[in-house]
Amino acid sequence: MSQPLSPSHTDQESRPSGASQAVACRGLTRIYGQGDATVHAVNGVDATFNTGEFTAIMGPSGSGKSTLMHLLAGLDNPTSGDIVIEGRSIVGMRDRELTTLRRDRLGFIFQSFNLVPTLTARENISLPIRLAGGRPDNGEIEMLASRLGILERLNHRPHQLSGGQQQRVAVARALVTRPAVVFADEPTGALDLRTGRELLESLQAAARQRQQTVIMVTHDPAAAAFADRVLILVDGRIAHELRGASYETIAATMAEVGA
Ligand SMILES: Nc1ncnc2c1ncn2[C@@H]1O[C@H](COP(=O)(O)OP(=O)(O)OP(=O)(O)O)[C@@H](O)[C@H]1O
Repeated sequence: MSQPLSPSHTDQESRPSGASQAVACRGLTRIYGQGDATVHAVNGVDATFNTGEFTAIMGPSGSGKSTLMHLLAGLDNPTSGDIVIEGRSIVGMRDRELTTLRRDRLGFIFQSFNLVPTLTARENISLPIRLAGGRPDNGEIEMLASRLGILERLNHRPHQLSGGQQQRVAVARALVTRPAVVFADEPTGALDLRTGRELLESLQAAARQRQQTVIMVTHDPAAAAFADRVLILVDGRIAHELRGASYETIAATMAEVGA
């Protein structure tokens, strides 16, 4: 990596004119357990996620994908190493500061949708904006809902929606604040092919048209083929980095690492 990681450097006005780094980690390590039960879930990972880049993280089961993503998103603390988001180290950051950073700059699409049952889809989508004291932009909400195929469902409550529709409401909620970085954990896991494709196109549009940085964990080479870059983890380390790879190349590389 050619760009500095340290916040004291990236904060300077003389930022390099090329791609800027939205998220970076150095020597990132997360060890679970002790003695014989020690697991190096993430083992000295160096990685940079440039602004507007869509990265898929793949690897065999247990290779450390979820652990890496949780660390990058500030949801877990590393055993050692550093994580920098938009020029600021989040390791050792005070809870309040980290909470504000998460609310204002990061978006999350996790398998558990965590929709509020008493609110309609539209109200769920606008919740993060209201919580931050802002006023929801209905045009923006409807554009996202239309792209995700849930425009006709905006007045429904979660129990009136299918699992896939609930997931798409959660995606719209994650994107509506236009977070600088979007973290997605198996976002297409519960979706049929067409709906999964719509969701991936939304993530691709977020990266290409709005310069949002997207980091997605997936088992599916077809989903990863929507990304600009694929990182393949093996035993907590990055074993392969593919750029602009096709489904076939991704599937073959996954087969090579035994996934
Ligand atoms: N809380 C924990 N305590 C102990 N070990 C853990 C914990 N969380 C994860 N691990 C271990 O760390 C390793 C990496 O787990 P992780 O969930 O990050 O893998 P993954 O690649 O996301 O797996 P999968 O594809 O199966 O979801 C695994 O060996 C797992 O058993």
